[in-house]
Amino acid sequence: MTASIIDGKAVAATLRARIAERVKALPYTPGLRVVRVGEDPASGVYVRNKDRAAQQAGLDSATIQLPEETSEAALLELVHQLNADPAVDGILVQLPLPKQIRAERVLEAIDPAKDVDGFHAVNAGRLATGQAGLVPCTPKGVMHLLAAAGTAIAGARAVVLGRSNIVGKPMAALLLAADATVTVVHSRTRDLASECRRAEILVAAVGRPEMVKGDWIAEGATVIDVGINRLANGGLVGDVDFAAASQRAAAITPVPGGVGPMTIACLLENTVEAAIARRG
Ligand SMILES: Nc1nc2c(c(=O)[nH]1)N[C@@H](CN(C=O)c1ccc(C(=O)N[C@@H](CCC(=O)O)C(=O)O)cc1)CN2
Repeated sequence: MTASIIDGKAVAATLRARIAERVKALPYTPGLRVVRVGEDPASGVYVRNKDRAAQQAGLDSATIQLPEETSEAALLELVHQLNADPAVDGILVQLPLPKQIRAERVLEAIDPAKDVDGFHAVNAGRLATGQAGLVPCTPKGVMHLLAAAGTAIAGARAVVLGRSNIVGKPMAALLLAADATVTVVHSRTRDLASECRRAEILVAAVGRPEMVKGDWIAEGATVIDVGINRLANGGLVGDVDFAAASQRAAAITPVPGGVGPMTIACLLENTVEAAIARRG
């Protein structure tokens, strides 16, 4: 079997066009503020791409750049100002943060109604208990990709490889809410390969280059690779050995061009949803 490629760039472009139409129909312009602290080069690329995509969708978007030595107190003060600003519907603090700042303190300071990353404990709790709230962008993007690939979720055996708060846990909650039978596996799981081999839907989010080998994939599975790992030679690879997995999967996402573009499209979607929830 040679897998069909799930084209994240194309799915993201369609979603972004739909969001732009939604924005045009609103009587106000949703506002997004992305905060970057320091000079992490990858964060620079992601923040620029977010800002460009937001502007193209018609949002009022701006990036706030702070120096590397910014204190936690100064960042918290900025978050409080953005919480209080009625023109701001969405606040995103780009991760990772410099080591003097505790990310969890900052994420918990964001007003849950403006938490377009969906990382606040209130939004995580809403997702875990099946209530409406803002959902983390990467797992939300994965759900869009599964829909675009025509993968049936209800009743399917889904395995999520990775248990981070940002991807693994919300991913499992979304798949469970869509009636999959979900197993979360991680670095301490015994016999990872055979757990993954049981998956009809495999979502890999461990951040280890090509850790998932071809023979970990069940024939006909849908494989979603969330990993974006930069190699010493500058190349990008996912968490899955793409060439080998493509010989067994029915459908697979590439890296780059798979989940990454969906993360940005879903940020725009969350900003519009946050604006509508706040302003009607
Ligand atoms: N506050 C947040 N910080 C971070 C998040 C997040 O969701 N919220 N996720 C990642 C980075 N990220 C978004 O911020 C992100 C990563 C990758 C891509 C993407 O489009 N990747 C491209 C490849 C780009 C490249 O060449 O490097 C792809 O996969 O095709 C978008 C967003 C950590 N921080």
